[in-house]
Amino acid sequence: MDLKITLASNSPRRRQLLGWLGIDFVSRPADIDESALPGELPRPYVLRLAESKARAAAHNPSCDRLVLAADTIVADGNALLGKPDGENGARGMLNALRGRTHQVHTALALLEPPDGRLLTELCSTNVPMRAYTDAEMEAYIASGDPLDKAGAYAIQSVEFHPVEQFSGCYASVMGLPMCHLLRALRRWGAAPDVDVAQICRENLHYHCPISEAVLRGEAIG
Ligand SMILES: Cc1cn([C@H]2C[C@H](O)[C@@H](COP(=O)(O)OP(=O)(O)OP(=O)(O)O)O2)c(=O)[nH]c1=O
Repeated sequence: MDLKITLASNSPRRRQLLGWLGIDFVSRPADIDESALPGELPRPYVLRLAESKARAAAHNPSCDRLVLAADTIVADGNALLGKPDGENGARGMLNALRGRTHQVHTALALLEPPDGRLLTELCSTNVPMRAYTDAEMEAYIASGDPLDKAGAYAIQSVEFHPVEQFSGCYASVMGLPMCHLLRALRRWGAAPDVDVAQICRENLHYHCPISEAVLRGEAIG
């Protein structure tokens, strides 16, 4: 199958990660209401949003490719931490997450337009945050980087480097779990033949235990 994807996303990180997989794609951001339903838990929330983004993009009459959408949320217990609503919001989130482990959930949805076959994937990752100082936190907030990131931080921020002793899926925290995407594409019969462990090492400078386990033929969660 000749794989061509419409990426229903405005996220530069998702475009970058999909590009590393060598997949032919066009970007068509989907504008949806991202409010949580009353009492909605993190995993159902991201799955619902990824599917909604995919459906919104697939209903565009010009969409004739397989649609990929994703959603990422930072979860502190059952509390959902999306993008902060300004500097004070970012300060509150970074204070709450400092020196503790929380979870990041990323859901993927693959949809045949406009309402065909749907596949979803969910990747949940523990993220241990280092005990950054107030001064480091304020400098990071002043950089503006937190504002378009769930939980007000970027694991990939070299200067702030908020995460330490991490052993989960780095790409998932950045917005697109590559092993999970490949698993879904394999079920679709359309996965490119790529070495995700090598992609993580070369581009993220991360020796990913998950992608290395996949290479050994072990299942992912
Ligand atoms: C936790 C974390 C999130 N993020 C980003 C990934 C996502 O872009 C963003 C979470 O917001 P999302 O709503 O998942 O995505 P988005 O609005 O950026 O893009 P779109 O809906 O158009 O696909 O936070 C990082 O880049 N690094 C991190 O460490």
